[in-house]
Amino acid sequence: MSGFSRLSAAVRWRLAMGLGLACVAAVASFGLLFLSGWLLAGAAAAGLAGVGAARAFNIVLPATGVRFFAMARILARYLERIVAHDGALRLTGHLRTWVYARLAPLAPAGLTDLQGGDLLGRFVSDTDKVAAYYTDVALPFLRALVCGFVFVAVFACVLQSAALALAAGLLFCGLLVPATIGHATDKLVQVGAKKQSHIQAELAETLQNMGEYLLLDAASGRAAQWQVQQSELDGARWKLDALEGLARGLITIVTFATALVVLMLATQAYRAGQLSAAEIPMLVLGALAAFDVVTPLPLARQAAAGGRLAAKRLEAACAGQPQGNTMPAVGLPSAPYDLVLQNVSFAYPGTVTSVLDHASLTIRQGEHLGLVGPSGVGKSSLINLLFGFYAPCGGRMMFGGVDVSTLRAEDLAGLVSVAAQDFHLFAGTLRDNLLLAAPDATEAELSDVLDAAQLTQFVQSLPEGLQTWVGNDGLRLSGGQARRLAVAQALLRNTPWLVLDEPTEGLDAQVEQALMAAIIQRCANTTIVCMTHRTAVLPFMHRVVRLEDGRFYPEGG
Ligand SMILES: Nc1ncnc2c1ncn2[C@@H]1O[C@H](COP(=O)(O)OP(=O)(O)OP(=O)(O)O)[C@@H](O)[C@H]1O
Repeated sequence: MSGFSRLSAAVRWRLAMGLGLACVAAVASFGLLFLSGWLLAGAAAAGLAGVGAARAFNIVLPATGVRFFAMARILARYLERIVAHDGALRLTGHLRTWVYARLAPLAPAGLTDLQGGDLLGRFVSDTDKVAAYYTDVALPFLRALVCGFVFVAVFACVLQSAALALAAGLLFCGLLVPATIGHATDKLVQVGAKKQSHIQAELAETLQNMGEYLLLDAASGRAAQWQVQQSELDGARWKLDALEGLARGLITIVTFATALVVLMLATQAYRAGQLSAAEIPMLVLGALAAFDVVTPLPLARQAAAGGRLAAKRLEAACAGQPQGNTMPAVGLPSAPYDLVLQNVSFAYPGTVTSVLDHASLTIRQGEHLGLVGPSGVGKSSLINLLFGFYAPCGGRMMFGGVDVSTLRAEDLAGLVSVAAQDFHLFAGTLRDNLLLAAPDATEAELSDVLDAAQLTQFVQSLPEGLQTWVGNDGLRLSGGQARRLAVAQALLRNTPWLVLDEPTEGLDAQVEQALMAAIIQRCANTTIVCMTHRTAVLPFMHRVVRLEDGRFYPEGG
């Protein structure tokens, strides 16, 4: 994902410093054991051989070295955790912003293939995995490469044959072992990720619709399905763990085998007078310590497979093309804000039934138009087309003299307010939800629109009034109350156009009349398009149009 590497430039120095510190910590760890072997063996030999030998062995140098490496290891590890993880967290932040910026223009049409839970999973855990590629994959492999060279070079300064043995052992564990488990790891990670995203998507849907499952007495069946899916996921994870354990076990065997070979070579060199006795444990302990940098590599290989897969999934999610508004902007709409449809045809992607079939309609600014038609005929789809969420298959759609396909949703949002059927209450207070539409609205304006939406009495009946918490965790509004809140929100925006999708559904006749009268009084000069099945609403409109078989017909004509 090319954009990711550009993004990481902002945190690149942190990542580089993290790598530097990780290498320092690993070298210090190696140095600590390397010198400890020398110090312990030298001190022991000096103790056995008496005072003369004790004087001959310079204990100060290795002792100082041991202290230095011990301190350096602690400090470097501490700083590495801070710097590298800070860098990785910043990377996650950049990545999430990057992904969000690419996903947002695709909504809603470009994201219909993804279930909500799956999309959330991609946005949260896939971005995590991709950003963790640095700490979990790049850092361990690069540290092993850099430190492997350093360790072999240090060994070569003491005993070349031991350096060769160490190099062979490190290459086997650092290259051959991860490469050998690579293919199987990729496959198992793929299987696990597929199951995981399936479970995530289903879990989100189940939790959202828990009530329905209980009403249908399907909750226990659902739980049984979960158990099956979870055990399949556990099976895939177990296999991955077993593979990683096998690779680690192999590395441990090679580590001890290398240490044994180094011991034999060092003993030979001692006998040949090329090494002192104290240097034998130094090399053996050094060899054992050197393998610390390759031991995490099987796990890093697993993280690499997960990270690459996550990057692919993110790429796929972001790769969709926005369905509408793809042409370059040629100007903003200007008054009069008339909407003109000329021979517009439209079918939702992947469907064969035309919602609009060479349909033509003109709605003049200031007009109050009732749009009627059988359920599912395509009335609400007009909003999707107007806002460019979907592009017509043919024909032309102009708003305020500008082709709608050249407008962005945010350009239109300043001119058209929509009280939609599938209105969503965000978790927050009633006031928060209203202010979402007009953040600068005054108290007087809020109470004005609540009045028009026939909600004043309801809000006054709440102990906390507009401060009442609503949304998922708060007070649930009835269908009619929620719809009126949507109307209040739309009214608050004071735009030249107001689109009302079934505004009076679920209301009794008296409230319906009062609501429509208040809207008309307040929006006498506003263009109103009211999609409705309720005939009682139609007398409030200047004109009524019926949508049928993909075309618009004057009602009664
Ligand atoms: N996102 C979508 N993807 C595919 N098909 C869709 C989508 N949204 C709506 N449809 C289909 O398009 C047709 C028109 O739907 P629309 O919601 O516009 O009808 P409507 O006239 O507003 O219905 P109602 O009066 O019941 O609200 C329906 O057959 C519906 O199933």
